[in-house]
Amino acid sequence: MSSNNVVGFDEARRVAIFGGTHGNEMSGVTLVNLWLMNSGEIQRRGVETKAFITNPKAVEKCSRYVDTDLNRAFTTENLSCPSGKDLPYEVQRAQEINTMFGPKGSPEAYDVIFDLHNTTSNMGCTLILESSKDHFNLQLMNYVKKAIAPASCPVLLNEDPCLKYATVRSVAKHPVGLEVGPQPQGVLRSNIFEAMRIILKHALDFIELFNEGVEFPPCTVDVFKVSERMDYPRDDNGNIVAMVHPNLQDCDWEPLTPGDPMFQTFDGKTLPYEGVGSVYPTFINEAAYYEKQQAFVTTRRETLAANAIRKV
Ligand SMILES: CC(=O)N[C@@H](CC(=O)O)C(=O)O
Ligand SMILES: [Zn+2]
Repeated sequence: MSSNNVVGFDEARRVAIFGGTHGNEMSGVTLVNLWLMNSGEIQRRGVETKAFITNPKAVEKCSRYVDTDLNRAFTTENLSCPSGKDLPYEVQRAQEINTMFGPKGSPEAYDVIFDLHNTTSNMGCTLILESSKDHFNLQLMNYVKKAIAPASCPVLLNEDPCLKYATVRSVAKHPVGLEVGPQPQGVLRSNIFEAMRIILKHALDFIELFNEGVEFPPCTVDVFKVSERMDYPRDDNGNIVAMVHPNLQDCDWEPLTPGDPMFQTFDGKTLPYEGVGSVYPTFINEAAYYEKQQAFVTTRRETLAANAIRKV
């Protein structure tokens, strides 16, 4: 009856799991290295899953990147410019990855790419969605959320063209970011490692079921949509003059209402949030974002509707 509204997708036969996009985010680096040695855990009937270290030089140095952030490098300019040894390492790497797993935006591209990240902020397990119109990914994320309940797994929607960036995973037809924290850079924490592993297990189970022909009924997915990047307060020389306020630190996904403490200056003054309406901050005090002039991002809650899906 409702089958008129079922959206058909091709089988997701080619799937990749990326780790080491940032070389100091150890859960993804370690899981992918494990799966490169023994891929039994990530294989499913009717799916070919490839584990892959995207930035081996950064992993070697245990740094976020060597020349430039690989997870910002997948722009059309970078991917189409003439290749050469004089290009920044990550731009060369982006071109190689685009050839292996893309080309980005083409029918030959991989079906699904999971890209594994860690954050120093207290975000828990977060799935990152790049398009509210990707009904395959909405269904996948709904499945994962249900599968891990009562544990929670918020979905961060990053689709505003002014705020989004050219990610490694954007090479795939269905890009899925997985961000798990808190975990310091260069450190492995068992709870974070296991949480990431379990999310991937369920996501791969979903793909297996989908490829077997299971129809997933319409559903809704609550998401947190990125709305604004918040910088630290700075002096005229650009130096930071305040820290994340203790009341905000570690309170990712909790409402921040006008008047609530946001920053604390070095001489102890509280600077309140002065925006309009409640927002849900996340990536609070992420170490890698100091260089990006970002103390946290604000998000707003939305409920997205996903159509029924089935393989064609
Ligand atoms: C802490 C960190 O690296 N976060 C990721 C988020 C993402 O994958 O979209 C990044 O900024 O690239
Ligand atoms: Zn990262």
